[in-house]
Amino acid sequence: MNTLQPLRLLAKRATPTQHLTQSSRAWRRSFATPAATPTITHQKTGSQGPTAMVFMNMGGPATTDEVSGFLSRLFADADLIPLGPLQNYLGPLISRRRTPKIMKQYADIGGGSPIRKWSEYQAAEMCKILDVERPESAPHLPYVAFRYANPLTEEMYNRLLEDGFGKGKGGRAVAFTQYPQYSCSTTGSSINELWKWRQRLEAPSKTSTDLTQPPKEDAGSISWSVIDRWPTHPGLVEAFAKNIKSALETYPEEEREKVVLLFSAHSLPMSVVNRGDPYPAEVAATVWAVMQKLGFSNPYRLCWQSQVGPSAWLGAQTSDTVKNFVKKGQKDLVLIPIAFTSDHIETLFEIDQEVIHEANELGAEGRVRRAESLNGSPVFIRALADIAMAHLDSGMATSKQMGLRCPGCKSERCLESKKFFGNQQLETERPAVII
Ligand SMILES: C=CC1=C(C)c2cc3[nH]c(cc4nc(cc5[nH]c(cc1n2)c(C)c5CCC(=O)O)C(CCC(=O)O)=C4C)c(C)c3C=C
Ligand code: FES
Ligand SMILES: [Fe+2]
Repeated sequence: MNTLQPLRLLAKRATPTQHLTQSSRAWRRSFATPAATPTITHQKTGSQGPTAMVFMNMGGPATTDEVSGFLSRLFADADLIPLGPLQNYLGPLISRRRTPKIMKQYADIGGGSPIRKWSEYQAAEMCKILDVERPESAPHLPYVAFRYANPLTEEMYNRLLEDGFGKGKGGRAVAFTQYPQYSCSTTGSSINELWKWRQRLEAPSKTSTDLTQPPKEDAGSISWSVIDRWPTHPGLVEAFAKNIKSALETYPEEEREKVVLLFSAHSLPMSVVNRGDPYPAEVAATVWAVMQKLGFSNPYRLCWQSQVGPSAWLGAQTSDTVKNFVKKGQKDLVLIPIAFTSDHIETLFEIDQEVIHEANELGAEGRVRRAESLNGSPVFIRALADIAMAHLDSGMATSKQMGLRCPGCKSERCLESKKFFGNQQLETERPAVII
């Protein structure tokens, strides 16, 4: 352990709590009691432990048989694809029609998405670091909660309860989004889903509508906080920069600095962009930070991939961008998936099999390549641990930014779930501002 660490932690713990109201102090005391002893503890329990570290992501079908369930959950999600009052009718219809095409894509990448394997590995490795470097909140127990594939949020929540969290015993859980940049269609959707299952499985107050006050019935339920975004964390930036450098090294030295870096992120419908979604700006922030780390060594662009359906989406599209550059004679291109931390259908199928194939057909001669996804990168896993430790040290329930809803947001779900998570009082002195 870093020798400065204990001093830093002591300083944090000494934060006075006198400003808390009587009721919130009592509420916090009930959460702060490390009464929950999970059944799966291998590690000495620290004064603030155990701590559940819940990795949230969209997930992917592990086998082609799971594609249909994955797509039907995806098209049922009104935070991702709002289909209005016809959601329950149109959602299943569209997902059924799309299933054969998407099944073939998953078959072409080896029969399923590797996201579960990578998420479980990343979470477990991060928790090992936390157990050593932050013993006071140990043991840190890894959980994965996917939005559209197993293990679903409901399954994760039930496991938490079985493991001794909640049920009158309290316990501390951190919902850690695995999307570095915040979008209401991704992290926002996962948070809303977590809130829904929390309401269903932890007996919320039926009478109180004032969510800024902890209802009495909540005493002893799980105390949640959220790591909601980390677009420019230095460890994330370093991990991306390292993989980009490795990709650049595959080009002859004399041509290396002329290679164009093409950062590619999943696009958003323009309706979501115009609602005021923070994702495009946060993705751009990551790109800028990575380029800064690389000393702006190469020309670069940010482009957007994987648009679905006929509506207008944010561009320029990745496939058009690659084709246009290759046609103009710029054949040396490195594609960098910048908004997802492990391999998925958009890297393994769309980039590797479609975009790069099309470029080769246009004469790119194998000179369009892709930087490796972060997957099991030790630099990335170290970054995850640093992000988690900074969050636990901060005593904050969410970032300040999470309280500010999109200017065009009309969703009651967003409002209620943001109120709930923003007002989980840990060591902050006053409730978050929710607008
Ligand atoms: C940060 C990443 C992502 C954002 C933002 C995002 C927004 C978004 N997506 C859809 C619709 C679909 N996405 C689909 C698959 C899919 N989406 C992402 C990431 C983001 N999506 C990933 C990584 C994947 C693939 C998962 C995998 O296992 O590899 C699909 C399903 C596939 C298909 O039918 O083409 C749809 C549909 C919307 C509408 C949207 C923003 C509102
Ligand atoms: S859609 Fe962005 S906060 Fe609701
Ligand atoms: Fe998507």
